[in-house]
Amino acid sequence: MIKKVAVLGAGSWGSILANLLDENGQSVRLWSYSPAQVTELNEQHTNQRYVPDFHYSETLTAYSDLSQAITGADVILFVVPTKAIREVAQQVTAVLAKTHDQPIIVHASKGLEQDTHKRLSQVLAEEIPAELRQAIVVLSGPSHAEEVARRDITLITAASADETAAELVQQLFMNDYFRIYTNTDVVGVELGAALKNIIALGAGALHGLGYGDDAKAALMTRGLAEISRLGVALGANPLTFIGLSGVGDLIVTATSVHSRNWRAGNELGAGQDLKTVIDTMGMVIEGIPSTKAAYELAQQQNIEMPITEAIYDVLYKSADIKEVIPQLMRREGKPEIQ
Ligand SMILES: NC(=O)C1=CN([C@@H]2O[C@H](COP(=O)(O)OP(=O)(O)OC[C@H]3O[C@@H](n4cnc5c(N)ncnc54)[C@H](O)[C@@H]3O)[C@@H](O)[C@H]2O)C=CC1
Ligand SMILES: O=C(CO)COP(=O)(O)O
Repeated sequence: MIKKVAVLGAGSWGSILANLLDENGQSVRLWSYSPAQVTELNEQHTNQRYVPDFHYSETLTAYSDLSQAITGADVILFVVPTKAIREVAQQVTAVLAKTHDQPIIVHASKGLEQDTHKRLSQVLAEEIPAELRQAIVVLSGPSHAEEVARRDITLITAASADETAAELVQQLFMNDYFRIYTNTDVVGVELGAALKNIIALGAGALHGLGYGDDAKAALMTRGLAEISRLGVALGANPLTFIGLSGVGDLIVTATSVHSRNWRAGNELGAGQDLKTVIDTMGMVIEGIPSTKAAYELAQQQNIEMPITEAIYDVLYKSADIKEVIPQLMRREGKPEIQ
């Protein structure tokens, strides 16, 4: 089954997913809004800023013209940062309104829209009218571009209300080192993806502050408890949170040195200021805006999320990172399962 796939966003994840699809024999067009990056990818077959020293397939072609990249595509995969999803979707809609291609829409980004708190499939559904597309599928789970680039084993989830579309996406991506499960719980998969980044910031901060393994296990476990609490209130299946896009993604992001969120937390814990951490990362740290969106959502839904609230206080209210941990510990005793 050969499909024409347009991949939008040539950062670390978009470019590596595009390369994997090319290796799988799909016909791939990779779009980036940076002409310099397109030239580097097409002429050197490298993307040094995002995936240093990786040599991309020479059959993979990059485009800076969105219309050229997506015209005729059976599948359009969005892998731009959360903050860019709506504007890129608007540009895609302008092209689809002329071509009437009706592609399947997939996204592999992880976050919640600022202010509206919408999940990214909701943003895509709003911006790309149903008559211009087929189903929307979410691709998510424990995966770092650096490891997929070296063909290490990775398992993730393709979630959609349309099982046939999820199965098609599963078939496109599967190979000997990349295995995809399908799931119909789009709400749980997207919330697991967005909210685990907040806990990963916390886990990195504990490391930077010198806390041990007990503290990190506690943070991940109680973090998962509050992710599930908010997720279930918003309609997710609780079992999704013990799956790949729940605990799986939480484990990888809260323990891996590849994680930008963990690294950002680690630097904050070690005493670096937030602006410097953001400026020096040079790649998207989705957990920072997601903390604000999740904090506001929890307030609206009246859901207790003490870890998220503590991280929000550090990131947005200049609370002292060393103070919030004893404050969390001094909260009144509670039953573990409520
Ligand atoms: N890096 C990884 O291993 C993984 C990343 N993700 C998710 O994928 C999404 C993208 O992450 P990365 O590729 O890692 O980010 P990145 O920081 O490596 O690259 C982001 C890319 O988006 C482009 N971009 C930024 N603003 C844009 C705009 N307004 N319009 C169009 N393009 C824009 C940048 O030029 C860059 O090519 C994030 O939501 C992230 O959470 C998910 C799984 C794994
Ligand atoms: O989502 C990811 C791992 O599954 C990537 O995490 P970071 O954005 O923290 O690097």
